[in-house]
Amino acid sequence: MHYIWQHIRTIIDTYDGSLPLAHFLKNYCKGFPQLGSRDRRILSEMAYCWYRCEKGIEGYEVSDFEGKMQGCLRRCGNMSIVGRLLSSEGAVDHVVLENSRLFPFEIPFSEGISKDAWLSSLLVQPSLFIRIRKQKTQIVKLLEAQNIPYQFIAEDIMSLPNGAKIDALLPPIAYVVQDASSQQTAKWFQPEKHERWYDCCSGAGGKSLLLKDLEPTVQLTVTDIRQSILHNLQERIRNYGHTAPSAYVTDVTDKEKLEKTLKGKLFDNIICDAPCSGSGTWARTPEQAYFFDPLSLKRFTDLQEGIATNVAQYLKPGGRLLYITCSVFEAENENVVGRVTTNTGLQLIESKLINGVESKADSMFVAVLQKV
Ligand SMILES: C[S@@+](CC[C@H](N)C(=O)[O-])C[C@H]1O[C@@H](n2cnc3c(N)ncnc32)[C@H](O)[C@@H]1O
Repeated sequence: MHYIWQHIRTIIDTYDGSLPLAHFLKNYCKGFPQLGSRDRRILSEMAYCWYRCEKGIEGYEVSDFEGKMQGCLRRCGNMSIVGRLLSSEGAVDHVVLENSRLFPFEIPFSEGISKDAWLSSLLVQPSLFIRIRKQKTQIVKLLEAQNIPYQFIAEDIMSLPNGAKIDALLPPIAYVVQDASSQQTAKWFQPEKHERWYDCCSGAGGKSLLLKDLEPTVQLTVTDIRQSILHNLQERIRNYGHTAPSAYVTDVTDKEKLEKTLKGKLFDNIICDAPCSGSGTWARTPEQAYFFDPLSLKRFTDLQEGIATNVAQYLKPGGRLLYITCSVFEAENENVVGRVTTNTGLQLIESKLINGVESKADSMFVAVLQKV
């Protein structure tokens, strides 16, 4: 396995966090076609373990790369993937990991999640979650036939082992892959028939599809700054049997462009699932925690405040703005909500941090603001 150690060394030396780790690893492995699927799995496991644990591992010389990597693998590696590497390369029996060193910044957390619990969650790979749309009994049967363990964490939210091979197994129309906490934001949607809704940062449409599944008759408008993602959203929503929403590429921080797009149209509800640090999802993308620059927070909070303030003008009287982030930081959650209420006169009805730590899910924040 000497070549594996050479490759992982190069990967860690060259990766700088500017691309998602998954993309970087895919591109890297393309350059070495001799690496088989097992090699690629091992390299991926090693890289993810490194970015989860490395900063917290104690008692190694900076230059002892292999020792440190072994410590990371022992602390949070999947033994069925990396076990052989450990036994053949010498064992490290007692690995000391100081969680507080994983994220040494003094950034206040939102109410409803503790920094300690969040730090521990970074060491564990999250589960795969699906939202069951239909054919629940059939889905259960198919999983059981393949001995894939599952757990219901709510009536239609199922947790599966990460990497479970469900694509070719389950009928595509019957389920949606969506994180458990993201699914739980639906509690605050409560759509009425034929209402006008606006999803202002729609991305690939996770929330839009959730809304359409709750109430197919809502008239939905979506915007995003990225053209390609809106195209995916429309196709996705159609594939699930709904009418595609009106979709516009718009930078919603730009008031004039927003007005040109919406032309004074008013909405019953606006979903503002704002761009954010993603700190509530870093257990899936530990490289983001590893390379996090606290100065980047200001860029996000300015963006969040600008977006939520601008779109609030398009609410009907009595209409609600659902401000959502996948961040656990107070700066992006309660503090932005506070400034948006001041800027717009909207009233804060309630807010909640959906803590996903226990269920190995993401953590998200939801605030409901109303135009009185
Ligand atoms: C958190 S993601 C949305 C995820 C999506 N709601 C879902 O559930 O799948 C935030 C989205 O905001 C978009 N965005 C970022 N800046 C924007 C801007 N200035 N105007 C409009 N959209 C923006 C990003 O392209 C991204 O798709």
